[in-house]
This record gives sequence, structure tokens and C-alpha cells, in this order.
Amino acid sequence: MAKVIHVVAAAICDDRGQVLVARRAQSAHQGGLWEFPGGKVEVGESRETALSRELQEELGITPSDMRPLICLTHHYPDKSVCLDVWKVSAFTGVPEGKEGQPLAWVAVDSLNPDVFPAANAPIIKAVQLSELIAVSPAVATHEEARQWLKQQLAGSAGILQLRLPDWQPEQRMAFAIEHATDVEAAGKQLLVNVPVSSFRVGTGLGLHLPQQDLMSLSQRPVPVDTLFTVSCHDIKSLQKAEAVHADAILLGTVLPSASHPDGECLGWDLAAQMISSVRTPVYLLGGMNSDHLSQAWNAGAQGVAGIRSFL
Ligand SMILES: Nc1nc2c([nH]c(=O)n2[C@H]2C[C@H](O)[C@@H](COP(=O)(O)OP(=O)(O)OP(=O)(O)O)O2)c(=O)[nH]1
Ligand SMILES: [Mg+2]
Repeated sequence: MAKVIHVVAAAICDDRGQVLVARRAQSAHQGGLWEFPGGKVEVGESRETALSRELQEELGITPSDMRPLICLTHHYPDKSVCLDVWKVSAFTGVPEGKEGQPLAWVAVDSLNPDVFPAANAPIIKAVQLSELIAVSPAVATHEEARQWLKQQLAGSAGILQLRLPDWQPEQRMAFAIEHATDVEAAGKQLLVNVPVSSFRVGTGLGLHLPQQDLMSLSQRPVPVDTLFTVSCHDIKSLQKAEAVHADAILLGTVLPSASHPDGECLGWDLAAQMISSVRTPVYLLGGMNSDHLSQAWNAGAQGVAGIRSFL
């Protein structure tokens, strides 16, 4: 098989929810499509140096705050690329199309995968998705669940997952529907953990499925505009998550946690290896809190998910 070309690219984000995109020259590979600025890593260059050089060459800017966002391999008919995408949150200089390429600041939520190369769909998801998922604890009453949700609406997690394992799926669904508008008004996304048969599309809610439910799917159970996440604990389920086009994966258990004090854990190295085998954004779960974010990003993860950590 042909050599995989290592490409670094940047999702340059401003504080108004926009990202900078550039249009590839007609004559280039994937020409005429929009891209995240970047290019090929040269021999002997680190990823960071390559990204700084490319952004200087193509845009005339120097990144000053950058971290890994997502890494994926894509096989085009004529070449294979490993796209190593970084999130750049600060830079010096004023971006200009140094090679004559048109630039545009686009609202992250309106990025259209159809105008990007085929490899970019999961990258666009990664740009759009939050870095933290808060999973609800096993509370018994509506009042406790409401309290949790209220706390989270003021918290830093952009995605909230209602797990509520002691409730009936219909109760979970009804509670989620009742609070969908509040969550949306707070600029967050609400996922409900129910069997596919209990889920209702068109309510503004997303669906989260545990590994066992994931394994029985033959296709994506909800439309593309409904957020769909899954839990995975092994390679087989990761492959299934990709096959049914999940938007994101929660992978665990990474470290021991209160809910799994002495169970088998993956540890960081195996988790990183598993992440590199998929193109879907992956959140690490199990003993994680926001202090683990940097380590999770360096392991190739989108971010972290936790139950107790974000209370
Ligand atoms: N920069 C960038 N490249 C992408 C994206 N998506 C995608 O499939 N690619 C592919 C297209 C190319 O085959 C490869 C990037 O190569 P490039 O043409 O940007 O490389 P470069 O800047 O070093 O350009 P050159 O010196 O070879 O002209 O990765 C993306 O979002 N950004
Ligand atoms: Mg380039």
C-alpha cells in the first residue's frame, strides 16, 4: 500500500464561534474544495513546527495557543493522508490568503461537509463538539435530576447525558423532553440514554446508546441532524460505532473511578492506541475530570466524559 502522507492542519477558532477556512486551488489535490489551512509535514519536522510553518506560509500568522483536536487517516483513490488537525485559539498576525486562496470565517455550526474533502466529515464534527460531556449520576427522584441539570446548565460541559439507570426509559425520555428547551437555551446539547425504540426524533434531543445496544444495530438509528453517541469498551464496538456512523464515542474505562473502583481499566496507552484506530471523535471515560483534558488531547481524544467529576 502507498505511503500515508502526514498532513497537519488547523481549526483556527475565534471567541465568536467561528472557524477560518480556505479554498484549495483548482489545480491542487481535492481542488476547489474548502479546507482547514495546513500542509505536509517535512522530514525531521515536529507536528507543532510543521503547523506553525504552514500557517506562516499560507496565512502569514503564527499560532500562540494550539492543541491537538483530531487525527485520522483517509484513503483517497489516488493517495492516503493522515490528517493531524489542531485547534488554534490564539495567533499573532492578520490572516491573508498568501497563495491567493480565498478565506472565510464561518460559524462552526454552519460548516457544510459537502464543500470539504471527503476526509473532513469527522473533523467538522470534532470542531463542532464540546470537549466535556457530563453524565448524570444515578439519582432516584425528579427533584434530584432537576438539581443536577440546573447545576450543569451553569457548568462547563457542552454536552449533558441523561443516564438515570434506575428510571424507566419512558420516564427518562419524558424528563429529557421536558427540559430540552432549557438546555438548548443554555447553548448545550442534551443526550438521552434510552433504547432506540423509546427515542423520539425531532425533539431537539440526541441519542446515546450503551455498547450492548450499539452492537445490535445494522445502521445509524437517527437522522444526521440528531446527535448520536455510543459507549465502547473494546475494538469490536469501536468498529461498529464507525460502521453505523456514530457522531462520537465514549471510550472507557480509562482509569479506576468511584463507579468502577477495581475493575479492568484500559490505561492511557491502550486508550490512545484504540483512539488511533478510528476516525470518529472519542471522549475518554472513567476516572476523568477536566484536569485530564490535556492528557486526553495528547492521547488523540476529543475530550473527557464523567459522572462525578463535573458536579
Ligand atoms: N490542509 C488540508 N489538507 C487536507 C484537508 N482535507 C484533506 O483531505 N486534505 C488533503 C488534501 C491534500 O492531499 C493534503 C494536504 O496537502 P496540501 O496540498 O495542503 O499540502 P501543502 O500545503 O504542503 O502543499 P504543497 O506544498 O504540496 O503544494 O491533505 C484539510 O482540511 N486541510
Ligand atoms: Mg496546504
